[in-house]
Amino acid sequence: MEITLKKGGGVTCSPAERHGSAHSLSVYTTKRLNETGFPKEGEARSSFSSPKQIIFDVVASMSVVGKSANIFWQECPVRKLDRQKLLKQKGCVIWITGLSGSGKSTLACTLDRDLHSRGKLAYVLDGDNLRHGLNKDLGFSAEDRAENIRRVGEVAKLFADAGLICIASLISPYRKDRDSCRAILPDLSFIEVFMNMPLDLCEARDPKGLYKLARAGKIKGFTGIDDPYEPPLNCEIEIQQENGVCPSPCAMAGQVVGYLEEKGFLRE
Ligand SMILES: Nc1ncnc2c1ncn2[C@@H]1O[C@H](COP(=O)(O)OS(=O)(=O)O)[C@@H](OP(=O)(O)O)[C@H]1O
Ligand SMILES: Nc1ncnc2c1ncn2[C@@H]1O[C@H](COP(=O)(O)OP(=O)(O)O)[C@@H](O)[C@H]1O
Repeated sequence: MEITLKKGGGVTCSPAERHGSAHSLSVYTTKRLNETGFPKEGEARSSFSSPKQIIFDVVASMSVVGKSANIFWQECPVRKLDRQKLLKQKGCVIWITGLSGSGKSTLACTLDRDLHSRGKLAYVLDGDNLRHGLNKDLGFSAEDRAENIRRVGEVAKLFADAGLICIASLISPYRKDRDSCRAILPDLSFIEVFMNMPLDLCEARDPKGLYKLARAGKIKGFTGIDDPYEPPLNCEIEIQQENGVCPSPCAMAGQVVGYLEEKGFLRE
């Protein structure tokens, strides 16, 4: 383990160390550190021995994350496994991506109802809805969409950790942003569902009249018209037309439920 005390009191250590056993030491307080003395600025150690070890362990449990210095990871006694046992299911994120009008919300709601009727706890995070609150400070530039996806990914991660089947339904047009969400979730618990519907079908549906406005130049940067959509390269589930016909909402939800059953997410 190597830790370095930074100017201003922050401490650097690797993410593995931050999320490792050092966390359990966060019960030690800064007061205790003050009593015993901080290591000197710039001081780095590769191994520690008593009596200073405990001090360095405490310091190692402090992190600099983004703009926050001197923060700790607080472990709680009830774990994800305990919650999953209670709920008789496994927490995961079903990430539905696709063009506006491709059927994301329809699938999310149908799937939610289907799981509910099976006694499974799910919750829908809808892009449009989240932009009414959590993400109301964001627009549709590439940077704002990236921040939108990042925040929803973090919320979805919390829901999955709570043991829920979290259904996130967002255009999420950039592969890199979706992959970043995948990267923060435990292996296999990020299930990417691609609504692979042709643009002309989505545009013909146009339930909100947005494509019409985009074509008329009244909405700038509309996905699929004058803004990019990057389809997934390796998604877990792809929903597409068969012989030019879109599967029914129940059939789309059935495809996802089949996957969840097969992979064991619907049992503890
Ligand atoms: N410029 C532009 N491009 C795409 N979509 C737009 C735009 N402006 C507004 N809307 C409406 O916002 C909904 C998409 O929000 P998301 O949060 O899912 O978008 S993103 O993931 O950040 O790209 C989207 O909802 P859906 O139609 O359900 O996809 C639209 O209702
Ligand atoms: N499988 C389907 N079969 C027929 N119509 C559908 C299907 N899925 C969605 N639709 C219709 O297409 C339109 C767009 O669906 P929606 O779920 O709102 O898309 P998105 O959330 O991707 O914008 C809606 O009018 C919806 O009723």
